[in-house]
Amino acid sequence: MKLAIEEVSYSILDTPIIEDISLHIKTGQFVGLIGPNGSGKSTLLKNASRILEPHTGSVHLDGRDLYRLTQKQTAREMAVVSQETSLTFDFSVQEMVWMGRHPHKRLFQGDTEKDRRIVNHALARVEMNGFEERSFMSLSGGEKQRVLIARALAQEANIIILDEPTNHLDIRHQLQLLDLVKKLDVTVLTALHDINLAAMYCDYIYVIQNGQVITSGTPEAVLTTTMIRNVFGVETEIGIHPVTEKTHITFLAHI
Ligand SMILES: Nc1ncnc2c1ncn2[C@@H]1O[C@H](COP(=O)(O)OP(=O)(O)OP(=O)(O)O)[C@@H](O)[C@H]1O
Repeated sequence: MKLAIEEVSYSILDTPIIEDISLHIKTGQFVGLIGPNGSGKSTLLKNASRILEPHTGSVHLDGRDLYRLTQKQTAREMAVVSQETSLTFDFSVQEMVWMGRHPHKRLFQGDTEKDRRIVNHALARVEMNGFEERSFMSLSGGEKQRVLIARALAQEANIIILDEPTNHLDIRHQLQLLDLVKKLDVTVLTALHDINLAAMYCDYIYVIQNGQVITSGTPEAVLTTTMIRNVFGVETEIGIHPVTEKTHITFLAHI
């Protein structure tokens, strides 16, 4: 599934938050957004996933205008894992993941054996089976994050949009989650703070600063000492890791 974001801008109270951003994401690509705090990554992801409607510009899914699809059509195609899951009522872990099946159901259609299998499999893939009856709100931040990923898996969407999916996760679960998402063979757009993880997993990276894309390309092309100094104000040493053969960044603390 292809995602085309064309010249999208979004303002809050006349203050531009993102300006003229264009992203072109090919089917099956794993694309990362990196940039400092407040640069506009979450706002862009919300514009790309129908949480906030862009003030100008357009978002197309395989050539179809996102805003002309029904909510249900969108949910069959696109899953969103965001940090802000505000719930009015508490739900059990199982209920949270079942929600991922709703876009696939007709009105009043009951749950099927297939739904049950998909939900159980999704929970197992994020190692949250055994937590089915627990209240979602009682989970730790990392456990919540894994349940939200399970819900996205149960949704069986062709594109997944993630906002800082590794937040709250310990290192094993960070790697497990990104491995899992990478292996799904779907199109992925994700904001990531950890630039080394972005280098390991992304096919393509967009760097956002002050609400604009300032550069984009493969991790090897984009992740340079000059870019990181200019955008993040941090000195680095960058090389190719001998084992992973991926770009590896060593951050040089001011000590
Ligand atoms: N509702 C709002 N009212 C006012 N300003 C807002 C609002 N929502 C976001 N902003 C501002 O928009 C800018 C971009 O925020 P956004 O959350 O998109 O950045 P981000 O790159 O995702 O940041 P972070 O890395 O810290 O998560 C920030 O300066 C933020 O304070």
